[in-house]
Amino acid sequence: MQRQVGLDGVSAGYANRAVLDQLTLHIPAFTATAVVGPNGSGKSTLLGVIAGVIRTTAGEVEHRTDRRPAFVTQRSRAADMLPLTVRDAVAMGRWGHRGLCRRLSRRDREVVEGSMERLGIGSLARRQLGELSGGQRQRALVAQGLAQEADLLLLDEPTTGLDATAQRLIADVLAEVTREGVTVVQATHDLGAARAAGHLLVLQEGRLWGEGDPGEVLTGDAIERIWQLPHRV
Ligand SMILES: Nc1ncnc2c1ncn2[C@@H]1O[C@H](COP(=O)(O)OP(=O)(O)OP(=O)(O)O)[C@@H](O)[C@H]1O
Repeated sequence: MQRQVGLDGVSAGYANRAVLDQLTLHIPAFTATAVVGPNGSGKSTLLGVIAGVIRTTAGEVEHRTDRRPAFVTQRSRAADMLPLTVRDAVAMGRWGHRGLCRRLSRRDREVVEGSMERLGIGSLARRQLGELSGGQRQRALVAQGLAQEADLLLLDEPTTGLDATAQRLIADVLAEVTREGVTVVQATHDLGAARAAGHLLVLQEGRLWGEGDPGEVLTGDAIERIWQLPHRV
């Protein structure tokens, strides 16, 4: 099995807060990995470390390739403030390919239109990002991630707060891009999505609680212990 990313003894956090504590784990290549754990367990921080936007304080992060990962963060309030259409926002995914100031090439435009179509937002292309519903905006951000054509796609809770149709659409698109050879990593609270992944990482208080095949890791007993649910009688 090839590794897309390997972490060895990685610690990381924020100015006054240590979050990840000596994490050693790997992300298998060409597979969908789900990252689960209670609120505050460090899922977003882990994605930020893998994306290279949060610096480590200890340990090593190794990537299989030099390509920049695509990182779809939770609904971006910053993007909402900008006067951007959906098409502009998705086209921002091409900046890494063409630079900030160059015009979009024909291929860039095809990728942008194709990414919007895959997320079912072609008809929203001219709408302002800031005036979309939460679910529509989330689809636009996933389309922006796809438009980057990265070999590693990181998504922070891409389906939280979405209706069942939008959840299914995003899950299907992520399964499809995984089959096309992209390595997908998503942080999620949706245990159904976690079970459908090829690989699972479970975090608890900044440490790795478990990893491996989701069906083997996510037993009823494990769920009760990780989320500290009372035992059912
Ligand atoms: N920008 C920040 N500055 C300081 N502390 C932060 C920052 N972002 C997150 N934290 C803290 O780091 C810890 C881990 O947060 P993180 O967002 O990684 O957890 P999470 O597992 O993604 O949580 P959730 O499920 O609620 O999204 C929490 O204690 C949080 O308060």
